[in-house]
Amino acid sequence: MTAQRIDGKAAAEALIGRVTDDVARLIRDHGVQPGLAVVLVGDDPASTVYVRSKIKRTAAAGMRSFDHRLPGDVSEDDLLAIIARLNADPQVNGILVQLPLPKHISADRVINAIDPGKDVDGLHPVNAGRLSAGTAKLVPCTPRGCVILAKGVRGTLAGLDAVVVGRSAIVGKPLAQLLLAEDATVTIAHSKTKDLADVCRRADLLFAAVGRPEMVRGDWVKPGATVVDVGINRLALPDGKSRLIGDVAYAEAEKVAGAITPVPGGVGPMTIACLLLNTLIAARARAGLPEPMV
Ligand SMILES: Nc1nc(=O)c2c([nH]1)NC[C@@H]1CN(c3ccc(C(=O)N[C@@H](CCC(=O)O)C(=O)O)cc3)C=[N+]21
Repeated sequence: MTAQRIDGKAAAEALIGRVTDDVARLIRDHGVQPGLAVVLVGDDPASTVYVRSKIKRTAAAGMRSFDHRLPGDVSEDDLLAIIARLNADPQVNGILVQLPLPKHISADRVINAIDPGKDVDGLHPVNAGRLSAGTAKLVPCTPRGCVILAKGVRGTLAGLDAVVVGRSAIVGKPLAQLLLAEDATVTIAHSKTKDLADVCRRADLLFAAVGRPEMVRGDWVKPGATVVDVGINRLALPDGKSRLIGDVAYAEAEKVAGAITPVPGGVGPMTIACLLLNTLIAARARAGLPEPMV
């Protein structure tokens, strides 16, 4: 038996469709057009591609898009000054600073400078704290996308054994919090975890977010498990082109899993859809309106 291939692209299109409808209602009934500012420092080719795609999607959903491209040697003070302007701009509801930042800039200081109400990445300590308190509005986009995909397959996650491999602030930790809020039994595993393969084999829901190509092998997967691959590793090919591969050895895992996300076409598209959702949530909150019913 071959696992169901989870279509993240289709799920993202569906979510973006619902967000787009709600944006149109917001403009029509309240005269509010959500706006997203994306800040890119430097000219890393992969980051440039993602940022371009985010800007295109934002506009297609009926939102305003503000594009700030800064040279790789911009000073931290200049970047902080731009954040301060975006914080004060009423047309800007969401601010995303593309990570990673160059070494001479403290990502911590930059994230701390973003108005928590505009922090559509959900990385500000206030939003991270709210997530752990169970009162979050803006939660990190990739984890939110992972949970939506898992619920799409399983319906409820209550009582399921979830294993998250990876403990980053942007994926692993917030993902564990979201799964806990769904009443899953959550384990966070990482590079120092003993008997990692055995831990993974206990998972009804296995999330791989380590950034190591094909680290999770087929025999780490419990038969019938739902596998969500967060890894996006760009592998250079001899012909100068590149190929994206995940953190899961897909060809092996699909023989064992019940359902599995591909790379590309899995979690990646959901990340962008959730960014638009967060921008909508921020704009509605700013206007004193309840959360969208998307
Ligand atoms: N502050 C911040 N927030 C982020 O959310 C953030 C970031 N920084 N830095 C970089 C990573 C990466 N990221 C992706 C989003 C979508 C795809 C995506 O749509 N990928 C497509 C393929 C795209 C391709 O072919 O290159 C897919 O998986 O199907 C990938 C990667 C967001 N990130």
